[in-house]
Amino acid sequence: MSEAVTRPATAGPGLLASLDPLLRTWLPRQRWFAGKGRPITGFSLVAATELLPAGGRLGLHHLLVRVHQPHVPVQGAAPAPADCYQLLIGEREALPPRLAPALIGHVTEGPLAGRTVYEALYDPRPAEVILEALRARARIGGLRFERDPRQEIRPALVPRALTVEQSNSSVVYGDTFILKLFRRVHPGVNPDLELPLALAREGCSRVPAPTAWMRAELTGESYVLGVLQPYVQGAADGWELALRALAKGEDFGAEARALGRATAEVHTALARALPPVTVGRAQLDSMVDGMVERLDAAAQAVPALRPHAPGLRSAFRALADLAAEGQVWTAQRVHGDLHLGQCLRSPSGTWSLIDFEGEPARPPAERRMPQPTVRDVAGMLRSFDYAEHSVRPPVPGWAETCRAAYCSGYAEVDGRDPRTDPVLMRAYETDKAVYEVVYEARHRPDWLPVPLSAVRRLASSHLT
Ligand SMILES: Nc1ncnc2c1ncn2[C@@H]1O[C@H](COP(=O)(O)OP(=O)(O)O)[C@@H](O)[C@H]1O
Ligand SMILES: O=P(O)(O)O[C@H]1O[C@H](CO)[C@@H](O[C@H]2O[C@H](CO)[C@@H](O)[C@H](O)[C@H]2O)[C@H](O)[C@H]1O
Repeated sequence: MSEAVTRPATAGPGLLASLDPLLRTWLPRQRWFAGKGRPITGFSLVAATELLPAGGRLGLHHLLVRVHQPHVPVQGAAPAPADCYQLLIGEREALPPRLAPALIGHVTEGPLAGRTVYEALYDPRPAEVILEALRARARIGGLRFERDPRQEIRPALVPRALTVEQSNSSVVYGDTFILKLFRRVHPGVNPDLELPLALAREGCSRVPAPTAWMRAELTGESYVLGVLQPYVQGAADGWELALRALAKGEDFGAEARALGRATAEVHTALARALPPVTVGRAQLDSMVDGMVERLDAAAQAVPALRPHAPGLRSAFRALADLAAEGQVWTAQRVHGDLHLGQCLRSPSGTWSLIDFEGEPARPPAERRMPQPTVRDVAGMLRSFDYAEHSVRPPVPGWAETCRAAYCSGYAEVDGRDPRTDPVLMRAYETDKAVYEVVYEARHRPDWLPVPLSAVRRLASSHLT
């Protein structure tokens, strides 16, 4: 076992000031930047750590930066603190052509004047520096690189940055490991490390077990910055596979059933690791209030949602009515943002679930609250619907077959079919579709018609 490496941090005074004008243009263009559409009014430094010396052939700076923007007012809520982002900034005299897409800009003032700065994760050397630090369990300034001592990390694994659409940024090392660096970071427990660790302790093999992780230990606050986990080689995600099946006019029922089984296995293991709670009227009422508030905020933000709001509200009211009649439910820790893209199928046909961070737009504390497992089920049902509606011509009935097969698979493991609670299911599907409307309006406006078609259906579906 290697000795921990300790090196002091550089405070980086002036560093952020010199990057300021460049970050104002570059940040809003990044997919992971959550503050799109709002002007940036300033930056403040949370921490700066020099990972490779400044001014050398290649300098490397790890930064945690608060980005100040006007608040989106949320009724009744105190203004949230400015978002904190993790940046890995490389600096060179000039960028080689292969790194051109990673360019942030040319610095004209301050300690890095004359240098070219860029997104360092796309450069193999900085990516190696991070992996080496995890292997060595290094402590550099406030950064802590930690790992499961039972898992080995071989040296000299060749890094390549992932170029898929994602909310964070990932690097694959030698097709053996994948490191996800979180972009918008919050102090406290990160469920994307917490839950996979808990599942690994339960012996649940449906979720890759974290091999190593990176944290920042700052005055009184700890941030999870990244997680390294085994890479599922040759895997395809459920979204790709569903679209492929749709393109060929193929049924996806057998895969949907297997996914239902995998989801139930993960839920069962989570319930063993972190005890479920009973949800009575008071808690249910507050959950329903949350759904109604999210709907109201969404209708404010996306005018196309407004005509459907009364019908959608009725889905939430129906759930509150059941609670008022004395019905209780069970809640537990769940995935929180389950969809086809979070399911990986290995070449041998085994499904794994990834990305337990929860919905990126929700406050961190809310993401860790126990929820009825139907929450994840509803996410997957929405995903089958998304797939059907994203191909031309649509294949009527394709999603319905998948939805039924998924619930049957779930029931085979759990013993309870999620369809036996239609009021709960409709409320959670509605909540998810509302989230998706906001997500698409912000990130992919061309996709807005997909959740809006579900909204129309859910708003007018009357239970018998
Ligand atoms: N363990 C893994 N093995 C193989 N590929 C993975 C693994 N974990 C993630 N990926 C790939 O990385 C992508 C992004 O991962 P994800 O955890 O969803 O990141 P984000 O939170 O940024 O959306 C996934 O869609 C998948 O293609
Ligand atoms: O980035 P994440 O994977 O954490 O999740 C966010 O982005 C997803 C899109 O990439 C978004 O999912 C929505 O679109 C999917 C198709 O691209 C579809 O399968 C999902 O059902 C639908 O919700 C997800 O909501 C968002 O949180």
